[in-house]
Amino acid sequence: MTASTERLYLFDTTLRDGAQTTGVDFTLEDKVKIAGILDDLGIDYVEGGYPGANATDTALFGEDRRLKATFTAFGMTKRAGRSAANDPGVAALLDAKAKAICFVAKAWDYHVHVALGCTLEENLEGIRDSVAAAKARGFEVLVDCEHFFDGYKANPDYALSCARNAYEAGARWVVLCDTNGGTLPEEIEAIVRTVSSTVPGDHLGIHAHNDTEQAVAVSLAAVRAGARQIQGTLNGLGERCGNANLTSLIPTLLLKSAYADRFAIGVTKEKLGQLTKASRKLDELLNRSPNRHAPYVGASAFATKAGIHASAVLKEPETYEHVPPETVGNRRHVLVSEQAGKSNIIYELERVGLTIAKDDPRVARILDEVKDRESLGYAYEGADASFFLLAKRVMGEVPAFFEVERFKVNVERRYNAVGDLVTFSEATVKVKVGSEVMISAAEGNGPVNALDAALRKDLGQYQRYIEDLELVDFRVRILNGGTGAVTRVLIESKDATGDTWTTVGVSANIIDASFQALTDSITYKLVKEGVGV
Ligand SMILES: CC(=O)SCCNC(=O)CCNC(=O)[C@H](O)C(C)(C)COP(=O)(O)OP(=O)(O)OC[C@H]1O[C@@H](n2cnc3c(N)ncnc32)[C@H](O)[C@@H]1OP(=O)(O)O
Ligand SMILES: CC(=O)C(=O)O
Repeated sequence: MTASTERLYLFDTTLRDGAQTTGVDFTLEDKVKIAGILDDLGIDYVEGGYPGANATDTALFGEDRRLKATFTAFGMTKRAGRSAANDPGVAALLDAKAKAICFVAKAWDYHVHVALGCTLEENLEGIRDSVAAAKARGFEVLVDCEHFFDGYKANPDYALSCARNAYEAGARWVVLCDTNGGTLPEEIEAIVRTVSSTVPGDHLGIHAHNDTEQAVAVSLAAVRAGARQIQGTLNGLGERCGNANLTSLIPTLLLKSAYADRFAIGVTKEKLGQLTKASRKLDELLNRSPNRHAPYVGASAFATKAGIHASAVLKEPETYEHVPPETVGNRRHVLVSEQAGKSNIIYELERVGLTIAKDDPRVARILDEVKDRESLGYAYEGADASFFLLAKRVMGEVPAFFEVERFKVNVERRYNAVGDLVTFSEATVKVKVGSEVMISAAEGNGPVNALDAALRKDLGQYQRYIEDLELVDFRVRILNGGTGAVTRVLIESKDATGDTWTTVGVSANIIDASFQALTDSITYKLVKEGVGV
């Protein structure tokens, strides 16, 4: 932090509001791992969950998690008609092994009447007493003023008195929440500016939901108006459409001079280089596919498909990149497709280790071959290994390792020995390797699995090179509707080195399309092993 920069604090609620995302269910182990990832990145506050609400969160706060970040427990303010000391919800919070407590408090008079069913003064008393009780036990206290902006628009005096009561009772942070996510950045900026004359900006936070897809913009608007804490989540998880996405906010705050020159955050530029990894790790733990189009960290965030763009990127990457991909731990992709020009081909060939001059006639032949095959339904932008083989074949550099002279796949539904009706799949393959001819048969849990097993059962002299080959993903896309449709199959393979590669096959027949992708996968593996080169 330099003399001219102000500290801006990041508060992560992936483990609390993120747990309110449809389809997200963290285990205790997930929560501990994710807290570690956030801590390592340099996030200031990690909100772990709601002790007392469920067994996972109670267990999470049952032990000291030893984070550098301020580990924070979340829960509601005391109920009306009882003291904080006699409120079981507040008691669970006070017992949490955490450094801070974040209370959620109603700030919209309508909610106080409808959801709480108590008086406006009782709600204020709830805020004051809950904050005081947590302060007295030595916690840093935050108050999330739920529905603050809607509340402010309906009854500014009451919304402000909630914020003031929280602050005057000793809350370190009064967090203004756009709970329903419908407030626009310009409204947020104006309201936060007004509130900052009641609660100083360096005690104000923003918690924005993404219902108009502006949670990041809303958070930045609040910062411009004086707020100095941003709440958000990794990958924008959160109730309904999610929360402000810290995976987008962090690089913006560190790389865009309007913020980077004015503010310092806990995440360093060095740690920023791990952001893509952190984002992918979260998806992996949740078993979700990463959003390819996520700003900064998505696989397509620095992908160039159009030929005209690729040509410029090859000259100077900055022509089509707003920041260097490596700064966030991502990488540049130049895609090969029917939108490509020769520059895309050159770039991709160089990436896979093939150097070729732009005026080499083979480049144009490779491009023509790509475009011809894409018009038949092949797609090379996601099938790097098939593209590599296509290029190598045009260059005359792929040996004819083996030839499948014939294959047969049988699917049969019949009664088994114990009288159950079951579907069997079996395949037979006749392969020629040099002068040797092998016939292999195998059963599988489906026709493609049986074909794969038969194909890889005996490849003669090449068998030892493919022993560690494993198919890890199989995707089918029907290109035109109806039973006469063309089918595209993408197969992802991996080997013992951890390398993965994707191959593609296209045919009106799904087994044939799979066969093409399977044979490309085996051929790629043999080329990768340097066999016959
Ligand atoms: C905007 C947000 O995202 S807030 C975060 C919300 N997160 C969650 O709700 C996730 C975890 N929640 C839970 O597991 C449960 O809701 C619990 C354990 C907290 C409470 O469960 P229950 O006691 O069965 O209550 P239930 O969930 O049905 O209703 C919430 C109660 O809290 C009261 N309440 C809500 N907000 C507050 C508040 N800020 N202060 C005091 N009381 C509140 C409601 O009036 C309601 O009371 P009622 O039961 O007397 O009508
Ligand atoms: C506290 C919270 O999650 C909200 O108001 O959206």
